[in-house]
Amino acid sequence: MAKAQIGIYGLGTMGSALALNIAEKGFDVAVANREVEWIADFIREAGPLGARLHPHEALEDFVAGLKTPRVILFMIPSGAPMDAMIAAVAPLLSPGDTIIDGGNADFHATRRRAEEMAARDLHFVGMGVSGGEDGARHGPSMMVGGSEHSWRQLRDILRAIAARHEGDPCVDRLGPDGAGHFVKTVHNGIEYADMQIIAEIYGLARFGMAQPPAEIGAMFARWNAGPLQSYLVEITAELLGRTDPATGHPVVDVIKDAAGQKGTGRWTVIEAVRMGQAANMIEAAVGARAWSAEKETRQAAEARLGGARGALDLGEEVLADAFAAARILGYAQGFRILEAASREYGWALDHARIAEIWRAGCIIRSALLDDIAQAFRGDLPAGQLMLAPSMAAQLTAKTPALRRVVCAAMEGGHAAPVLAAALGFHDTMRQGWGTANIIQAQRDFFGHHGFERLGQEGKFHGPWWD
Ligand SMILES: NC(=O)C1=CN([C@@H]2O[C@H](COP(=O)(O)OP(=O)(O)OC[C@H]3O[C@@H](n4cnc5c(N)ncnc54)[C@H](OP(=O)(O)O)[C@@H]3O)[C@@H](O)[C@H]2O)C=CC1
Ligand SMILES: O=C(CO)[C@H](O)[C@H](O)COP(=O)(O)O
Repeated sequence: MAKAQIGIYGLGTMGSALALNIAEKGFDVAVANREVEWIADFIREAGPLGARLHPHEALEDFVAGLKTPRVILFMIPSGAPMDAMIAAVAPLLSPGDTIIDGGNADFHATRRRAEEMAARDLHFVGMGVSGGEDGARHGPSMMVGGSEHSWRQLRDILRAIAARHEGDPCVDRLGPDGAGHFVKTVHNGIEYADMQIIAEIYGLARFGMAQPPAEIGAMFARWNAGPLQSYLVEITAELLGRTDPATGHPVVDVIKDAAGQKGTGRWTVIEAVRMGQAANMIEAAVGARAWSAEKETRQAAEARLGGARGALDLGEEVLADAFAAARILGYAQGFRILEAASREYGWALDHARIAEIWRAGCIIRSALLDDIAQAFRGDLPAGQLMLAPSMAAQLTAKTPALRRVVCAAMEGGHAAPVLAAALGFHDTMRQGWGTANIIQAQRDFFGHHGFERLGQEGKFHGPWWD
């Protein structure tokens, strides 16, 4: 039997879709799964593609079925399962072989695993994969972190299966060890903020402007036909128009308003804070999901504190402009975190390339990402996305709408934590003279911490210490 160019372990939602995608592009794929009964079903359901899929039940046979140097992609839950599988497979491998973790993993674990594998002359790649099941099957966006050696082994397969933006495959090696998983983590942080902004705009239209779900869906569909185009806007337009077959109600009205989260949004915030950054929009989006999960508490608070929401006089254009401004600010926060990590870990991340490989295939794909990629390739004052001429022009034009929407929402008692955070970030960062002089004076007053004086070198204390 021909040896396979790649092995995929983990035939769940993502692993099976990737295996089919790779087989369809003409590569031979060895496949294995923890529950071995599922493997035969998978091959049967693959139809003609089954000819390129080589099933194995024993890990030893799976490894032996691969061309050397070997490449094995694991699509399994991150954490302990990944460590257990590395421990099981590493003794079967030879120097130069590459293990890939294609799941959503904590990049610290990826860095540790890469170091442990390097000590055994093995290579470990942390690869962020975005696009959900459909993306994995027909063209995901992939963010690779690992050695040049692994990239040379992998790139032909990954370029063949990736989504394409005007012919450019949405995959690249972004740096060593944890770089790919970190970029995927921040991708998901931006995803959280983007999703919450859309949910907040839905809330304002629904509860402040009395619009039924289908009408709001139609608004998002109109937005998706113009510069606000994005996958998340597109799917929101579609899901708002759907009816629940069991009740005849709009399907969104039968879905409990309690959001799940698996950790990547939280990791983004934790890493941002650890590096002295503040991603307040992403933090607000993570927090909004956490608060949403406290349904009973919210119901008790509504009974005790009142849940009235006032009518809003906001037109579609104002909402659209507020969305445009907030979305730019969310991306700006994401790229600030990427820049901080790039400096801290010496990754030399190429922000333009990251924006480019997010233009198709991934969950946050949008027309805006093409503008962002161009902005990073052009003049970027102070290295800040929000100051790039094209972004600054949009913010100048559209932030008044964001301000109007946030003020109206606050006045009317509507919750819009991410839109409000976007405005707070914008207004803080555009003020050359802020209020931290008061913080410094307070710190010196109570703790003798000292402060800098304008135009003078050194550390000073206030007259309260004379
Ligand atoms: N679903 C999505 O949209 C996306 C998911 N991801 C990431 O991809 C990875 C896989 O996700 P997904 O395919 O959705 O998950 P699924 O739950 O569909 O599949 C999980 C797979 O992992 C295997 N598995 C579970 N536990 C273990 C274990 N302890 N040891 C070995 N194998 C195990 C399962 O085997 P078995 O059949 O035996 O249970 C199955 O093959 C995750 O890290 C996820 O975060 C990344 C991007 C998008
Ligand atoms: O990585 C993904 C999309 O990009 C996964 O769908 C992930 O599960 C999304 O995060 P969460 O489950 O926390 O919403």
